[in-house]
Amino acid sequence: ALYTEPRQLPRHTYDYVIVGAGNAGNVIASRLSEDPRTSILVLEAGVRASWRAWFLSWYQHSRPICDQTACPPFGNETEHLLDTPYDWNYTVTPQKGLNGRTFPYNRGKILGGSSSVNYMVHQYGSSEDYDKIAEITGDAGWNWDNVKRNIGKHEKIVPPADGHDTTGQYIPANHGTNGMLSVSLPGSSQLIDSRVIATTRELSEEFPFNEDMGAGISATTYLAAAINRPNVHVLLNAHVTKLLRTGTIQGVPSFRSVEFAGKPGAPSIIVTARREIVLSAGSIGTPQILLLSGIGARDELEALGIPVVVENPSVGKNLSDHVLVPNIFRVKDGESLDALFRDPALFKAALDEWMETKRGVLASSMLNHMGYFRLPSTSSIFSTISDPASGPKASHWELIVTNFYINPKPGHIPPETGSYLGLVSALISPTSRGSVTLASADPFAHPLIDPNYLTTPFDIFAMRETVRAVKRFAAAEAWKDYIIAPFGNFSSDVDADLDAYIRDQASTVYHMVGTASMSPRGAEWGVVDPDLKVKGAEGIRIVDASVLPFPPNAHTQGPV
Ligand SMILES: Cc1cc2nc3c(=O)[nH]c(=O)nc-3n(C[C@H](O)[C@H](O)[C@H](O)COP(=O)(O)OP(=O)(O)OC[C@H]3O[C@@H](n4cnc5c(N)ncnc54)[C@H](O)[C@@H]3O)c2cc1C
Repeated sequence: ALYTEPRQLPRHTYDYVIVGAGNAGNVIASRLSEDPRTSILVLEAGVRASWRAWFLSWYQHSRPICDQTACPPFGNETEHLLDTPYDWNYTVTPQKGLNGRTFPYNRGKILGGSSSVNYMVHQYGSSEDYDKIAEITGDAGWNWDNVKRNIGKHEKIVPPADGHDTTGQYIPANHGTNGMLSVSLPGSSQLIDSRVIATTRELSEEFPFNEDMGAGISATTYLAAAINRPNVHVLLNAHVTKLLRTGTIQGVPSFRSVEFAGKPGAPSIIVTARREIVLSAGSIGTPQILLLSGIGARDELEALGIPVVVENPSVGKNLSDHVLVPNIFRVKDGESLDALFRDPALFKAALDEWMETKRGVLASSMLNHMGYFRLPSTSSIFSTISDPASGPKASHWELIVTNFYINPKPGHIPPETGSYLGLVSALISPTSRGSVTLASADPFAHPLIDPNYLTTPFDIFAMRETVRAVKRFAAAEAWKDYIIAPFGNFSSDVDADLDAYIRDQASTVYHMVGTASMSPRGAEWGVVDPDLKVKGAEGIRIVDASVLPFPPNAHTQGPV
């Protein structure tokens, strides 16, 4: 059952209380509720919104000039995601690696969490990511051989929306056919697809074709499957303010109660978990709730007058993220999707087509091609720094091909004319680490989010090399009659010029992880043990992106 007000809750005690109906929380609710004797309450600060919210979010995101008048004239204006109640509207602190810039950091405040507002890229990463987690935590349960068994349980490959022949586009044996989440290939082709494929043949050494990639929204899959079970209650508009210590079990503080409120100043309500509290509030929400509950660094908590219940300086630290630069090229007219995104009437027509037939250009997430690549092993940086990739086959960077102008830099005004190609490059194995810390003891105040982007020699070196690699990709014969010129300050090959371009242009792929990292049982660092139970406490488990010790070789919803 889905409730929107606390007074509707039939009771206040459940076996499990899950905080956050997002990417992870919905999976946990679904799996736990398979046993009809187990009762589950999911508390979600956000509300419910339709698929339109996603499209509008995306549209606004790629067209920052789109305001209430310039945006497509469809839908309910309240469904715009950015700067609305559907997004947490976070902002990162001024980034010293990015010339002191700051920018919004999106997170879905909505049923489905960030999985309801994302670009629907669905991947799992390198087998070496999981083997490395197993190695870091000392728990073989995390190795790839074990993790991949769950993919079969998780996903269901379905034909693409346009019904095209998918032979040679993915490897069926790598995928599940009976799982909960429908995944597919892009459901509409784009005119530049053949150029991308031709480049992988022409430059096969540096950019080899990889046959396999894999979209999903947790609210319409896992939660939809669970919400009609009588043992699952989901309460929206429930902002969790802290977890309460309820006693001591085996010498450590135990937590069984969760406090929440509908809005600032509203009365607090307490619910109880007989068995466990599962924190699935994401890489920002989870450390914030831990800190508000007195689980964190002593000095930070005492400075805000929060009583220390479990001293753990790792809470909120180790934040890492995939940082990107857009690398845009001006191209000949006729193949790009710029006209579609520039013209609200065309976009509305495409949306109407998708609404009526589930086909057309919007039947794909628009990102038809991406690839993961390594820096050459001879790169000079490896003489001073050991390779941070998860393993010898894992990647350092990702190339995302956009058949339209994209520049997520806030305040950036896209050109009003012309056609563009984006060869976006993202750093997959960053070594910079940042933090989420409390700005105030007020649970409704945003925490300080500092990803600390591009602050290590490796990260700026690798980013610079990705821009050079992108230029080699764009120089392939396959683009000769299409690309006109780079559009942006990355033509120079001088290190300092490229660094200036990167520091001026970089922003995020929104893949923040690591703020409640796993570590070996008994380790002096880390927030959860390999079984995801909070160290030094009893009764709390964390299941979301925050437990990943490092960003995987993938967009993060699949791994989560
Ligand atoms: C714009 C954008 C695009 C992205 N694109 C992709 C993509 O294409 N592919 C991909 O794989 N990944 C993508 N990601 C990343 C991916 O969506 C996230 O990594 C993933 O969904 C995180 O899952 P999670 O369960 O950790 O957190 P979330 O899914 O964010 O869930 C956390 C939930 O907890 C709730 N919550 C937080 N605090 C509280 C509180 N105090 N009380 C109650 N509830 C609370 C939130 O409202 C939310 O519903 C994108 C992310 C964004 C923002």
